[in-house]
Amino acid sequence: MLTCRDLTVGYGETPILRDVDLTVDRGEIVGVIGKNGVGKTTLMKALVGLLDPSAGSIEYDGTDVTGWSADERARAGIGYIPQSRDVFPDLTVEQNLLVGEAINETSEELLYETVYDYFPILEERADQRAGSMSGGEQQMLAIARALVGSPDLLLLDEPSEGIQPSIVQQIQRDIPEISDDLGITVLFVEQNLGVIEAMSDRCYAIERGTIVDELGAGELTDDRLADFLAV
Ligand SMILES: Nc1ncnc2c1ncn2[C@@H]1O[C@H](COP(=O)(O)OP(=O)(O)OP(=O)(O)O)[C@@H](O)[C@H]1O
Repeated sequence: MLTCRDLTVGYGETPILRDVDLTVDRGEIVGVIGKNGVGKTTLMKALVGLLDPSAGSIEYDGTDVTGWSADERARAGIGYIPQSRDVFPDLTVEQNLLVGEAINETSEELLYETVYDYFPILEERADQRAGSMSGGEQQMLAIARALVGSPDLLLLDEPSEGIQPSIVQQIQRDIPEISDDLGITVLFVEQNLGVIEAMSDRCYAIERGTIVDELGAGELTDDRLADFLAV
């Protein structure tokens, strides 16, 4: 469903990611592990169209989307939940969801009832200003806002960062269930070993801007994963 070949991308003249090759098959949940500053967010931004690669290609659902804008990719079914979550703080929960739904041109399947089933707290707080919710609640809203856009591929940047453990547990349970129920493919970057073990079918490891390893389901253990976070 997603294939990156020889992707090189950075800021200005400085490449941050070099020659990244990565694939995600339809229906998979694939993790990317790497310590602070290795280029995880840079990878996400390149995939969603917020950064132009200086070399390499990105293929999505059989089409080369390397030159496509972020808006075109979103409309083609790539949903993105940035590390900063970026909910609109002055809008209510429901208004945030309406903004997410505006991207959904193709389907009526995923409306509020579906996301409220997964995240009942959002229904309870439908009229609350998003900016007054906790980090974890905002993360649930950011996920829900992406889901009402009816994505085929969901890109998640460090979903557990800065979130209370109970909500991390909920998110790591919900994402695989949502992926299964709604047929959504997921690529996420993380540093939290428990989240990677709980959510991933397999996992790539990045060091200094390059993919250095790929771990299959049976290899997703603390011992193996912790090597890639070692200082
Ligand atoms: N806008 C920018 N301009 C220049 N350099 C940047 C910019 N954003 C990030 N960088 C640099 O690119 C490198 C990779 O950053 P990136 O945010 O992709 O890492 P990361 O793996 O997501 O880190 P973290 O886990 O801390 O979020 C870092 O050295 C960072 O300083």
